This record gives sequence, structure tokens and C-alpha cells, in this order.
Amino acid sequence: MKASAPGKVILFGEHAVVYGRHAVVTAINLRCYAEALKSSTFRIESPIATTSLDFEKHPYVSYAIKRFMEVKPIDGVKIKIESEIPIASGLGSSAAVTVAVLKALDAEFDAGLSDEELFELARKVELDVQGRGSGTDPFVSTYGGAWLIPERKPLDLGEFRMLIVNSGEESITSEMVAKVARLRDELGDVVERIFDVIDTISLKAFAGEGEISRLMAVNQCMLKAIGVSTKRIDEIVEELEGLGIAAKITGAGGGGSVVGVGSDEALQRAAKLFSGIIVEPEREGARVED
Ligand SMILES: Nc1ncnc2c1ncn2[C@@H]1O[C@H](COP(=O)(O)OP(=O)(O)OP(=O)(O)O)[C@@H](O)[C@H]1O
Ligand SMILES: C[C@@](O)(CCO)CC(=O)[O-]
Ligand SMILES: [Mg+2]
Repeated sequence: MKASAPGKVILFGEHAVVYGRHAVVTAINLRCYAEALKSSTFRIESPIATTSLDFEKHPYVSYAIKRFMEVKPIDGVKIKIESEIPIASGLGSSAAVTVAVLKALDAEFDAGLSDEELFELARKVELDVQGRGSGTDPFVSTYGGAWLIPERKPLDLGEFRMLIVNSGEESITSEMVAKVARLRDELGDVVERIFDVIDTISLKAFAGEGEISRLMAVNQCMLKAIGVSTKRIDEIVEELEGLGIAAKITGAGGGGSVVGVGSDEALQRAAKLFSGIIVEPEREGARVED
């Protein structure tokens, strides 16, 4: 059976959300597709490689299979993955591949998982691989929609377009989360206060208070302060601002993607100039495909 799950954009609050602060996040209209077929052996085929269970080359997929087997033991499975979500770019490719694989396994082996059980398994996989994480990405990939985290308050973004510009640098979430943890160990309260500022930004954005462009600009400064921006990202953010687009890192940073908001005209223009893509909020979470 084939299943899919969406990627995501964190509009506000990445990293701070790992430490209990608020984040505003939306699923986006880029999906990861996973097909699961009963087999007597294990085989994983993806744009990365073709392997058996392999916790180095296919950590999220392999742990997803392992966690699924705790619910329903299986002798083997063939998994085939195709994804529209750029890998290691801050758009939740890891959560989407995890959730899509779990949903496909659930359908192929009739495990009868509820959405919440699916999310809980994906959350465990995230922790298996990343060691630390807020669960935001697996949550939004499972349920779709836009949310205030951690309360899971839904948000209607309506007609809302976001520009995604790839910095061309890889963003490895586990490494960036570990980097921020080291800074927090070293500077304690200084980093906690930065998280508090990010928390306030997320709450204001969710409440529709304050201009989104200003809030994004300050959020980006805070992300820079905790060391997850790069020279290239700073340049992209500044150039986008020159085109009337407010922009910040989305996801773990250290590379990956920048998200920008502005008028449709400005977004179209910037998308051409930066070879960016324009994405929209996605209501549907994990689903079985025909
Ligand atoms: N299509 C795919 N096929 C197989 N594995 C994938 C695929 N997409 C993502 N992955 C796995 O997810 C890893 C990237 O996850 P990572 O969390 O670092 O980035 P991300 O999820 O794209 O960004 P972020 O977590 O900041 O939103 C890849 O190295 C790979 O292990
Ligand atoms: C960096 C982070 O906040 C978002 C990654 O998309 C990590 C997490 O929430 O687990
Ligand atoms: Mg990820």
C-alpha cells in the first residue's frame, strides 16, 4: 500500500520549542510518498540509496520499521520512497518520510493505528535518531494543518503563500539541536531569555498581534544569536528584505531553507531571482494513496 505525509514550515519558534516554548507551524503542499509491500526480506529504496534495514544510511525509515514491529511483528517488507520535499533543508523531510512509512506499514499490515498512535510512533523515531526533539514535525506531518505548539491550537492561515529559498547548504537537525544545547549549557539564562523572546513572538503571531514581517525579522535575529544562521542565510534574508519580503530560517538552520512572506508580486519576483519555490499551507496530514 502507498501512503503519503506532508512537509512543514515552522513560521516561528524553532529550537525554542524544544525547550517548551511556543511555535507556529504549518504543513505545506509538498509530500513524501512511501509504498510498503509484504516481503520475506527487508529492502528500502529511496533517492538516498537502496539498502536493507540500515540505521546509518536510512535511519528514519529503519527506526520506523523497528518501532512498527513493536506494534505488529513482521518478517520483512519492501519500502519504496519518493519525495517532493528537499532532503535536509528544514522542511521536515525526516518527519514526513517517517510518518509516510508508518502510514504505509499500517495500511499494508492492517495494524489499525489511530492518528495519535501513528504520531507517537513517529515521535519515538525522531527521538531514536535525533536524541532530542520537540515532536513538532511528526505532529504536523501526521495531522496536517497549521498549529500553535505545544497546545495544538489550530490556526486558519487562509490564503497564505510562502516563499522557500534554499541556501544550498545542508541542515542536519540533530547537529543543530545539539549545538543549541551546548550553547544553553554554556550560557544558561542568556539562552533561556532568547527562547523567551521567541516564545513571545510565536504567541503574538498566533494572536494576530504585530506585523508578521517585524516578528519574522526579530525571530531571525534571535536564531542568529543562538548560532543557527549562516553567512549565506544572512545574505539571502537581507536581499529578500530589499525586495519587500520578510524572511527567516525555517527548521533547524545551519543551512537549509529560508521562508519569506510578502505580497504575491514580491514573492513571484523573488522566486525567479533565487530559484525559490512558493508553497501553501496543507490541510491534509498522513493519508493512504490509491
Ligand atoms: N526521501 C527520503 N528518503 C529517505 N530518507 C529521507 C528522505 N527524506 C529525508 N530523509 C531522512 O531524513 C534526513 C534529513 O533529516 P533532517 O531532520 O536532518 O532534515 P529535515 O527533516 O529536512 O529538516 P528539519 O528537521 O529542519 O525540518 C536524511 O538524512 C534522511 O535520513
Ligand atoms: C529545530 C527544531 O525546533 C525544528 C526542526 O524542524 C527541532 C524540533 O523541534 O524538534
Ligand atoms: Mg527533520
